[in-house]
Amino acid sequence: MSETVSITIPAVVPLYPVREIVAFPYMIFPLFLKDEELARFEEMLEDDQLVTLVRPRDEAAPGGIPPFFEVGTLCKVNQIQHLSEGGAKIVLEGVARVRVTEVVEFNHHLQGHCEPIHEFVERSMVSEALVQSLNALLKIALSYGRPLPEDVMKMIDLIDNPARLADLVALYVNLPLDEQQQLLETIDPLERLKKVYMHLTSEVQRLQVKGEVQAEVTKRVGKSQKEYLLREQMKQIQEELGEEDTRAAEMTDLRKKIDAAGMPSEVRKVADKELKRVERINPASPEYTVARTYLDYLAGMPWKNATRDNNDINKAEAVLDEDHYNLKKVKERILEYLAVRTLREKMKGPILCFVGPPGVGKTSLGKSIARALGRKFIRMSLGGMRDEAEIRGHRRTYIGALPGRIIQELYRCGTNNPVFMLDEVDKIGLDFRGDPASALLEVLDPEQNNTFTDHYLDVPFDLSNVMFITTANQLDPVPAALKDRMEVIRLSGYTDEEKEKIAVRYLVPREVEENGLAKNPPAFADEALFKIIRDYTREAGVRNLQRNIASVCRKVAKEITQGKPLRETITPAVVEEFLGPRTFFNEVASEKDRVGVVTGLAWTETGGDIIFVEATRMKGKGELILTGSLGDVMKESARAALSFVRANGAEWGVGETAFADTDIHIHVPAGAIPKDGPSAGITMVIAIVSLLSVRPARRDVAMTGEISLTGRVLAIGGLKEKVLAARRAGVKTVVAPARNRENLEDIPDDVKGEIAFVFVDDVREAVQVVLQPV
Ligand SMILES: Nc1ncnc2c1ncn2[C@@H]1O[C@H](COP(=O)(O)OP(=O)(O)OP(=O)(O)O)[C@@H](O)[C@H]1O
Repeated sequence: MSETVSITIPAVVPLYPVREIVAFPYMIFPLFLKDEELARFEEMLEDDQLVTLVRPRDEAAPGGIPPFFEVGTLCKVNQIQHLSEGGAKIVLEGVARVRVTEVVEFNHHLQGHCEPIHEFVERSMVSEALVQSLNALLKIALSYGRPLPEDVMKMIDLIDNPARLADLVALYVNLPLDEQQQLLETIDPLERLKKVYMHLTSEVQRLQVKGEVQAEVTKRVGKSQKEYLLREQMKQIQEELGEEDTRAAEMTDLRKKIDAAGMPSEVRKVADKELKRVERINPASPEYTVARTYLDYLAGMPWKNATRDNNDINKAEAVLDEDHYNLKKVKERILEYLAVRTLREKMKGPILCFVGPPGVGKTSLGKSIARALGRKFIRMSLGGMRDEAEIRGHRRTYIGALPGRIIQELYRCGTNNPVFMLDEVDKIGLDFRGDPASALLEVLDPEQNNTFTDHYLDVPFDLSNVMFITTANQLDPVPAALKDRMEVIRLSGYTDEEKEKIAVRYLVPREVEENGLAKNPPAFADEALFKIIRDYTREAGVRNLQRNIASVCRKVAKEITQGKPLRETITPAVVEEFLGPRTFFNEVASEKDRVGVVTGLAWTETGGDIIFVEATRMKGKGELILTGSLGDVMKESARAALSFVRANGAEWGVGETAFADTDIHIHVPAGAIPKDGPSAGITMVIAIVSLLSVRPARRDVAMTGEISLTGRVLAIGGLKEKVLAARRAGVKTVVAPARNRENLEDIPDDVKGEIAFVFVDDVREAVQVVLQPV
């Protein structure tokens, strides 16, 4: 099927050149003419009111008729509307495409020989498809907001002639005049339809992008406008409250601090983000304080601040010697450790752990190490710590959250390589709030502490430059995993002589200075110091000694301010006057030998100590009663002792009948102090033998040793501590396991001079030494 669009037209039609528009058939459009143009136009028109509109080609020929495009549109003048301001609006309607074959001048007007162009449309699948697609595309274009007069829309819906449709849509698509002209000249309607379709497609694409951009812009403008308004409002409120200036100053300060902090880039990102947030929060809200405190911590952490190490080992040695008396072996090991540290720049070495009784100088050694290296010193006690958060901090979501102690201390210290002393690792606890020991492990482990992440800070902080030193009174309770990472250095107690020397060189000058006596320092007589050591203290270290010296100094200071005569020398009598009656007695020397009471030696966390094991018997059913806060191991040791005596009692005249109808009670005063360990085994055997054989035990003989069921005496720990305690108590002879003989070399010579040592393999030998003959 085919359709022909045709019209009968005169052979010669008035020709009107128009530059600004390309007229299409079916198009109704206005043409505005000035007065003189109108006059010419009207003159030219004939009765049939037809005129052919053509576009002149650009290159105008001088004089004569200008060249025109070949194809133009024959139009009918529908209306001439004179305008009040002059000129007129001519309403024209496109009627048909025409080919202008010749242009002539007639009566000063142009006339064209026009041939109608027949537009054949082959109805085919292609044309149908094109019409449908074009329609669909038009609808899309409309949905993007391209306005189209309603009547045009209706027309489009009605048109089923592709040639007409193509012309109508050509009007609708925004095309430059030249391209419009090309479309006009495309005679084949299908070809025209295709071209129009292409143009419309790119138009839709353009509209689509424009739409997206516009939507984005609107969104952004909307958001920023809203923010702007809110911020302005906030500013006004703040101004009224007089907060704006301080807040701005605070923010500038914070920014400066963050700039200067030298944070790693990922931390810097977090800080910047938080700073942005803080600027938007109302300063009166609690959230502001939380965010500010967080930023303060972030900016205040010593990300890059470090002290320069003094690597001179000789100086380190001099410092250690200056601060501490003796402790040769300990100093030697510290210096070795420092030397290795110096040689291997970034040592992932073990952590030093000082183990020893209180007051022997563990903490002050740490301070000296810091002084020797030129580092800052931090001390933190882990005693009783049960909450993991104390080490690792609370997450910021908790109200009142703060960083853990490690981060807090480093923040306060201001450098990232201090000597960090963790006191009392043996007293670290564990409960439902987590396991601080495992958190501590993370802090101390050189493999992972370079990215230690505190819950509060929430960004990693490098702890690998910190030199951690731990201290403990006893090693046993320290969790094995921690112990594994530490290099243990043991410090034992001091002898009276050593204490006296420490007092003279360090404690007295320090207390004299502290108590304002530097101008008139009293001289402490040696005997006075010994008196304090022996009669007023009973300790492995020198803490109480220092306290008593301080007390004497305070009394002297008081007398000076009261105007009393100056005490030039502190004699034993003055000590007694100031400190009152002696607090400790020589327990052993002052006691008589008794049946069933034996002196033992124990090792506690405060150093060595003497204990008395008492045994008594009464009528009963052969039971063993144990009192005195004994631990499980000690109770078992008592049972073993009793079994041994029952099995071997005959050797000392103790028959099996001795145990019949008898209860044996073993008590170890002081009853309130918990005691444990196997080393009192030998003492218990001797107490029972003494009781049952009725042979008094020598009070001035003290013993220590674990026993086996066959009576062998097994090695024990802490001999030095025990011997020092024995000496303090006035013991004359110490009975110890033969296997501990090698520990004798740790014991100072002056002590060896005062105490006799008996090393035994079998408990029977000990009985000989301790029990008096019948
Ligand atoms: N060998 C020594 N030379 C000089 N002063 C010493 C010596 N040993 C200890 N002191 C002094 O004794 C006091 C107590 O020592 P410090 O506080 O270091 O004990 P500690 O072993 O850390 O005890 P604790 O286990 O209770 O923490 C300090 O003033 C210290 O200077």
